[in-house]
Amino acid sequence: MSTSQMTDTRQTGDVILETSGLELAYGAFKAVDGVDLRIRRGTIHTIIGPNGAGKTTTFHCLTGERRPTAGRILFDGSDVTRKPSQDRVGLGMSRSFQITSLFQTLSVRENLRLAAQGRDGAKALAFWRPVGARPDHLKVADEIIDRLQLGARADVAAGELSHGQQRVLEVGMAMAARPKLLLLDEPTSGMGIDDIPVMTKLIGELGRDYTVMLIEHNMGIVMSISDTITVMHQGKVLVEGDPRTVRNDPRVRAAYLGEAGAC
Ligand SMILES: Nc1ncnc2c1ncn2[C@@H]1O[C@H](COP(=O)(O)OP(=O)(O)OP(=O)(O)O)[C@@H](O)[C@H]1O
Repeated sequence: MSTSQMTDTRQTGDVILETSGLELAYGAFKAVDGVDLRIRRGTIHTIIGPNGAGKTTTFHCLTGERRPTAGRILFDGSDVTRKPSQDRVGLGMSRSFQITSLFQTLSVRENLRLAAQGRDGAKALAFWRPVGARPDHLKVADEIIDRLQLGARADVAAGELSHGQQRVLEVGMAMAARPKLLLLDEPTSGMGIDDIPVMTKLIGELGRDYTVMLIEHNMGIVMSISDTITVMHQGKVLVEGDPRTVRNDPRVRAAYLGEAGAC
């Protein structure tokens, strides 16, 4: 994609995140090899692909955990290619926390309140402010508890939740930052079959208020909630389109069959 096209996107404002020629090479091997992505505002955009396709590496380039070896990332009009993760968070990008980053001994409500407070950064810690919970942070926490359907468990320590509920809480922690773009890395991985519908419904509903980009392996979920699906294969974009287009594309089937054949 040319630079002038990227500039046009910035002017229309329809696209919140755009990559051009994104590459991450480990020596001669390109885990991500010239990826052009365009995430439109107000959509759920899912990246799928067989094992080793480069999904996680792409995700880490977007969040700032990995530095691309070539290409550019524009987020909401800013070039963030070389910006550290915390700067991207400050601009409105939020990724789901991992269970390991939940405060296990604090209640669900306290976890969410701290995540809401964290968004205000140093301001929330200003020394002239009285110590204690700010009502606006508590309000955000309670709104999210409703969305997560964790009302009955609001005062329970995060560490006592089921695995599935902890994964739901991770998504809530990312929501508490009130981001412009929510990035979710395999939100249903490791979840029991009973918890998956709750997560599916949650992500589907998030699409009404947020722009969501996720990596997901569960095809039932991918096909039911995504507006756009990018299929990666061997570090490149293989196919992109709506669920029906992707489902019917023989190249996608061939890529997954190749994976099965290799097992
Ligand atoms: N630090 C690294 N050094 C060298 N190669 C790496 C490194 N990290 C990842 N790779 C390779 O890059 C390729 C892409 O990996 P990546 O984890 O992004 O794939 P993926 O699509 O997320 O796969 P999966 O679905 O299995 O998680 C793989 O071949 C992987 O072995």
